[in-house]
Amino acid sequence: MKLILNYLKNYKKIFLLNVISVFGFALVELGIPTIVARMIDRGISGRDAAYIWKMGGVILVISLVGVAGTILLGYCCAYLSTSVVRDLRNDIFRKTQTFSHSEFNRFGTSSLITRTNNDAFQIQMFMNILLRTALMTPVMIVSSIVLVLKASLRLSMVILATIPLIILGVIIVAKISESISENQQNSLEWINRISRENLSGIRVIRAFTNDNYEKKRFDEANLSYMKFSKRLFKLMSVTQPVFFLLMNLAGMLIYWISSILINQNSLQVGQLVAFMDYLFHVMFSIMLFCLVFMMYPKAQVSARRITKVLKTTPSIPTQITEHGEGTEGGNRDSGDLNKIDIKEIRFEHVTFVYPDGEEAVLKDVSFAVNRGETIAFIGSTGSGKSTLINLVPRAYDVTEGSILINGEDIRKLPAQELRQSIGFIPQKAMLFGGTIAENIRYGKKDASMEEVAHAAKVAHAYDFIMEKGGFEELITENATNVSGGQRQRLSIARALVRRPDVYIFDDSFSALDFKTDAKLRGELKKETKEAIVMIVAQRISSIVDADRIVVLNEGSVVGIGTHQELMKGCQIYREIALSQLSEEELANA
Ligand SMILES: Nc1ncnc2c1ncn2[C@@H]1O[C@H](COP(=O)(O)OP(=O)(O)OP(=O)(O)O)[C@@H](O)[C@H]1O
Repeated sequence: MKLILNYLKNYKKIFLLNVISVFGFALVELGIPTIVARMIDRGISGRDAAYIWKMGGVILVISLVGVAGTILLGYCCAYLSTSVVRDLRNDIFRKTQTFSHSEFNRFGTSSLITRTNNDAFQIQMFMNILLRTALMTPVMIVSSIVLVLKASLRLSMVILATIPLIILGVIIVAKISESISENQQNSLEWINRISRENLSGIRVIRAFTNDNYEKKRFDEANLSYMKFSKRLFKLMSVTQPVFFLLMNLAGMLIYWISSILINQNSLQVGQLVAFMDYLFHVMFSIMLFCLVFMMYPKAQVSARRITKVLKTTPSIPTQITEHGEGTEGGNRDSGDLNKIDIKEIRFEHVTFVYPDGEEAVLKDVSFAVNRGETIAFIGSTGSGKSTLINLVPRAYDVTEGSILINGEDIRKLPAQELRQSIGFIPQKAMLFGGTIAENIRYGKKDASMEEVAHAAKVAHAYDFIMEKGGFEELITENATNVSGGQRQRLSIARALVRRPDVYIFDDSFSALDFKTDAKLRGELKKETKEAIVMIVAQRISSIVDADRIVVLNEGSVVGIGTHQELMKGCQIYREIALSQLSEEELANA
């Protein structure tokens, strides 16, 4: 509720209209029975046609006001609920943009998607009902109770006795449904996770003929969702008839008492008609109120899940705030950010433990690299190479030791500005929906066509782009219309177009054939001679000519030097080299 109120604050005027339309609606609903009662008791019983006509006119006017009020109410509810949920989604999205890898890992992608979509939708549904009824029902309940009491004190006792029973029932139902709703949302998250894995991993699933296994996994999650949804529906299906039964019993009792009162001439027929109408409104309003109350736990679970995301403080602050503004100087596109002129990167006794890990993945790592130099990292799988280079753009911060950029601790530098100066080519080339040109321009939004074409040429992507139909050719979802090697070359072009101070290649040549790899590196060398180049590679041939090679083993540096130096002085490096190249090739390297 607090979350909704916080967002409603931005729509005060429409909210006020909403309130006014509620009162308009109540006026009609409760005004008409009063007039009808008078028409019966004074107009019909007293055979006063003029009075009946007059009252008929009043009913017509009130009805028209009612129609206008109802339409306005519908409009306000729709406007407020959709606007608030749009703001909420925007804020969740912006917040997740500020998350570092730790927060992403903590929540999980599927959970963040469920929170952005489904949980926000739950809030929208709840708000729609809430805005329609939350204001209206108290107004209706209170005014109809006053009118009921006025109409007949004795009859009112029946209603007043029923209300506490209904309210008690609602509280019990709400309590039970809260935990079921929480489990239901978790099951939905589970379904989303499996769907995502299945859709993106369909090739692997088919290759391993694991279709049935995946079906079973999905069935399990789906069944769990069904189980909790069924429980909720069952609860509701018992609740509603019980409430109706209570209402009907109250109605029966009233008719019975009324017949006695009419016989005794202490109640008029018109009064009874009005009374039954008010009674209907009291009961109907209570029912609506119950509906809100029953939806409340589900919305509360969603609101809690959303609030958890919104309240999370990113472990590495970026310049984008929750509201999309730069912390310094307003709303800024990444293109407007200052760049840090990186001249030197120095690791000093860096030790790193993943936030959810126990053991250090990097242990006491030290090295330095300057502008114009290429440093390469090699080592067996899991030795910590990717982890190490991910520390440079501050995907995570070091656990111990420090990384210095131009002598200054990286933790003191704004993460966004730092990243502006880095061209990162990830291990798994990721492209976005859009044209090839748009994908390359992702590195630099205002790059000219010449710059885009030049980057593509250096990355050895130009020829295949032309074969595919040019830069305006569309990349399909998950980039299925480009091969692994082509994807890598496009992501290299994306980094090149940026002309950064630091290039980080995380095993980015692995999908290229040896010939393309060699030619591309030759071109890259010319392009990057002013920059710092950090390369993670599995192939010795990709790094032999690096100025410095760092050999990692189980997170520790076991050798630093040129290829020749390491061949002489580092046993692990020599073993890796000999496992890939012949003595003759190594001698020529
Ligand atoms: N997000 C993470 N959370 C916890 N542990 C992780 C995470 N990412 C990697 N690790 C662990 O850190 C260690 C080093 O992984 P890293 O990816 O840096 O190795 P690598 O040398 O790049 O391996 P490869 O050559 O196979 O890519 C591994 O044991 C891995 O399981």
